[in-house]
Amino acid sequence: MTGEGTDAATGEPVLHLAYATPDLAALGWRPHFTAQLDAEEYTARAPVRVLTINRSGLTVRGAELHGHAPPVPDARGGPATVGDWLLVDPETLRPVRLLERFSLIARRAPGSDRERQLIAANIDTLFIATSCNQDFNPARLERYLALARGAGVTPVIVLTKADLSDDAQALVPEAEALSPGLIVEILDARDRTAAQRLAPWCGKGQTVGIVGSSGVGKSTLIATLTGEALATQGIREDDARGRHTTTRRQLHRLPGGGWLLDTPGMRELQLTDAAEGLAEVFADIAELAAACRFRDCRHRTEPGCAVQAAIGDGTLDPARLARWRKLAAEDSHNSASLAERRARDKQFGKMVKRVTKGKPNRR
Ligand SMILES: Nc1nc2c(ncn2[C@@H]2O[C@H](COP(=O)(O)OP(=O)(O)OP(=O)(O)O)[C@@H](O)[C@H]2O)c(=O)[nH]1
Ligand SMILES: [Zn+2]
Repeated sequence: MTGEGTDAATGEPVLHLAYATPDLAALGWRPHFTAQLDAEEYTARAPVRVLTINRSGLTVRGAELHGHAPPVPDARGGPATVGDWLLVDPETLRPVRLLERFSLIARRAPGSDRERQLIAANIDTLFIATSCNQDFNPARLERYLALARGAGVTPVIVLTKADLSDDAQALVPEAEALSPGLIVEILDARDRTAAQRLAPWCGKGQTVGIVGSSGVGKSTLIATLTGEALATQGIREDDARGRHTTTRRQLHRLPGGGWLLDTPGMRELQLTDAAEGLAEVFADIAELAAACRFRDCRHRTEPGCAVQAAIGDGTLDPARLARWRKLAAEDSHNSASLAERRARDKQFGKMVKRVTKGKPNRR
């Protein structure tokens, strides 16, 4: 990993082979990450991807390296989550730097108004699973869609249990109508041909996540996509005391060369800082709102309200407007709490600076 090389013309260190190996690309490495490295990092550091996180540490994997890194990465750039890329010391696997992500899924930490919990990083596609027979719920889907768009991840709606409902196909246009350009696939999650339908998002170096309510068929779909039996999805690992414990695998290898992420945190997601995602999912309402007479129109009883006009002439479903209001309110509540905390942290930082002012080793 630590080979050297210089460009004959410039004398500059050149990209070490390790950064261009098919192995690294297969793990999801791409130019976005190469562009972040400086010359020293090219030669003295190794990139690894975080596969699992638990109390005993991180499981990481690079082109020629894999193993356990310390539990709390003191890497520059902040704490890591599953799917992250870290630069490590190749000898010790100690994380040195967390690379900037191209996507990040986070949620409001359970039981807290203020904490943000990182769920997954560097995901390309989010499979939003919902079943055709009972679970189909536009409000829930919009919530997931806003989350995906806000995180920078491409959403794909996967309607499962197509075999259990006679008019399953009718749900496809209904789902497609939820957001402009939305991709919807309908399938029987137990059927191997399902894996082929989803292959475009499961190719080499691609990472997909999967969300959806309990019982919609996530585990079934994972088994079908990975080709593994359901029972083997847990893996036996040595814990800190050397005992075997069964933990759920978090990043699954897909036969097409992709990675499928399944963490417990992904199973119950809330909106945090998803304002951008909301605007994209509800682009139709945003567009209407732009035509309202008043810029701060609340779309209730104001004169010249284009949103109410669209409801009046039947082009906008009032239920969709109601769902948008609810999500927007939830999001602004969560974002406000976070902003409050950040402001407080900033105050604290200033105080620390004041206290340490004049001390010799202050940066
Ligand atoms: N007929 C039919 N059954 C399905 C399909 N997908 C899942 N099932 C069944 O539905 C049940 C629940 O599926 P799971 O895969 O465990 O659902 P899950 O989303 O992982 O549920 P949690 O683990 O609770 O989050 C199982 O009995 C599956 O066999 C499908 O497409 N068609
Ligand atoms: Zn209005």
